[in-house]
Amino acid sequence: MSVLTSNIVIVATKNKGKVKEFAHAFAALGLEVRSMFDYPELPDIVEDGTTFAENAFKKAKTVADALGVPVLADDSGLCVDRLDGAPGVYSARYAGEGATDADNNAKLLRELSELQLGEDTEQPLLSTARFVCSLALYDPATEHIWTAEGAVEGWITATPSGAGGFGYDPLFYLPNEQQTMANLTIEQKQAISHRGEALRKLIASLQAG
Ligand SMILES: O=P(O)(O)OP(=O)(O)OP(=O)(O)OC[C@H]1O[C@@H](n2cnc3c(O)ncnc32)[C@H](O)[C@@H]1O
Ligand SMILES: [Mg+2]
Repeated sequence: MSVLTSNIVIVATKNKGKVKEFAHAFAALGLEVRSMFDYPELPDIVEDGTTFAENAFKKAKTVADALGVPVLADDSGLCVDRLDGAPGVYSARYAGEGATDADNNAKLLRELSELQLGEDTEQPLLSTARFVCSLALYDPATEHIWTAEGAVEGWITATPSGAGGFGYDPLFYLPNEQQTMANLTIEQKQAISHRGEALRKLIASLQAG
């Protein structure tokens, strides 16, 4: 992984849940993670792309250009089929600017339960859905960009469960595991998640040179 010349990986994120997952994954490679919390002087980045890939690139490039070193960024979200792919790239601010995970989860359940009014039976599983993660690593010295994407399929459950993970994890039911993403350990989540898949692909392409 010649692009990473030190044992530090800078991730352009202000999401503590992502920081924890990246720190865990990179520790296995002997690498230490720094995030935007370590660089408070950097300005906020406006995530105005129409795709996860566009936003990931913008976050990585903005921070890499400011710091002058390679930077990794993650743009991710939840796409719900019965909501035509929403909240998608708006996942972090689904319930409005500054929304908490609890606000966003409440809004998602509200939108899906409204769709169920008028239907005969109450279903515990409200819609098929997928988590998507786009990663971008940008090197300002060479202007080279490495990208990778991962996804995981599941269902939105009407009954939130679990205290692990972050964001929409308590609402994301995995049929194979028969539990929500928030009930998995960090290792289990990494093995099946959108972020875990994207990261394995990215690392493989960095190791390939
Ligand atoms: O942009 P940064 O600073 O990285 O942090 P963010 O939370 O704003 O991240 P995004 O813009 O990528 O928005 C993604 C949102 O999608 C949700 N999300 C992404 N990955 C998730 C995961 O693994 N589990 C649960 N929810 C997730 C969660 O609500 C995130 O806030
Ligand atoms: Mg964001």
